Amino acid sequence: MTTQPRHIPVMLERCVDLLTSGGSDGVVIDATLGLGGHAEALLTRFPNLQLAGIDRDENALALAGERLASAGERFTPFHTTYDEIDVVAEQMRERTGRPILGILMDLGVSSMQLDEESRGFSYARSAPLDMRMDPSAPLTAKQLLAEASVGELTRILRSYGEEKFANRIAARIVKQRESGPLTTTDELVEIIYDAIPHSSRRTGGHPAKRTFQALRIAVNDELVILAEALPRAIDALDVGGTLVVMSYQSLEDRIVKQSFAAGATSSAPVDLPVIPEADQPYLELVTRGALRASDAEAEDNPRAKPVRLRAARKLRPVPAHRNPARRYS
Ligand SMILES: C[S@@+](CC[C@H](N)C(=O)[O-])C[C@H]1O[C@@H](n2cnc3c(N)ncnc32)[C@H](O)[C@@H]1O
Repeated sequence: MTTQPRHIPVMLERCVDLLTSGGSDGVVIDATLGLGGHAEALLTRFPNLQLAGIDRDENALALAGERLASAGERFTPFHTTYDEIDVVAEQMRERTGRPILGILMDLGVSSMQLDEESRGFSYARSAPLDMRMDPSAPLTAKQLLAEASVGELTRILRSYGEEKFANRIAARIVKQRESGPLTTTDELVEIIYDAIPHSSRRTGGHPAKRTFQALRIAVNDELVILAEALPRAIDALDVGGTLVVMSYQSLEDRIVKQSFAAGATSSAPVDLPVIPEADQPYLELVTRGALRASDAEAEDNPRAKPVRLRAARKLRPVPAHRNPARRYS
């Protein structure tokens, strides 16, 4: 029996309210379309809304396209990574003549990607070591594990997985390579088990969780792309528009928090009697700190539990001297 891929949209009502708080006669960019859960609610509830959906996973894009077919030309798909959001925004402005009112970034992988056995995202399923969100991208987890040095693997596991036993796991992986390449998630889980001391295996969730997260982040270059995309997303919004970002782990959330803080503070010394326009904040934080899913939602959908939602409204154009988003090539 085949089951339809599923993904329950996280904090749906909150996202819809925030994304349309500046109006709904314009464009919302869903930069992480996935299976189109948030997109469907937006298109159904707001008949004047145009929606651009970005995803690096062509399979997700095709499934979302079927789901959103009844929106006709109000939905435009883009197969790319979300650091191309400035290009997408420009095309949407040209095509519709309307402002960019909202941008949603619901980071990480979808339940469909986690559940799809061939993708190798989950330590709980036996699968080839792939982990690419875009199956046409060049680097797989298998390749990374076959080629990276102990030092490089240790750095990845430590900085992207905050793994205490990074060095031990990396050394085991490289040792194992002597008797042939690592090809499946099972083999990797076994190595991680062996590398982590017995007394530490029962703390901090499944012992393989942090290593799998770290490899997925590295294979998909997730944090670098996120850090480049956020200033471009802020720049791409029209004044009055809102950016909503949902992070699933603290490394992502830290990048979002810093990017929002840079826009929500003045760049002038605090003792200036009048702060020039170009040094005034260009973002207003709409959420005080990060919002969390309700207990009821987290119980219904465990994927909502770790989510931290931050939203910011654009107050004025980003001054050139404070704008890391501009491309100079
Ligand atoms: C959590 S899911 C989104 C779920 C969606 N909001 C829904 O309700 O159906 C995240 C999606 O973002 C995509 N994604 C992750 N990183 C991306 C990136 N850098 N560029 C484009 N898409 C990305 C993934 O392929 C995945 O489909």
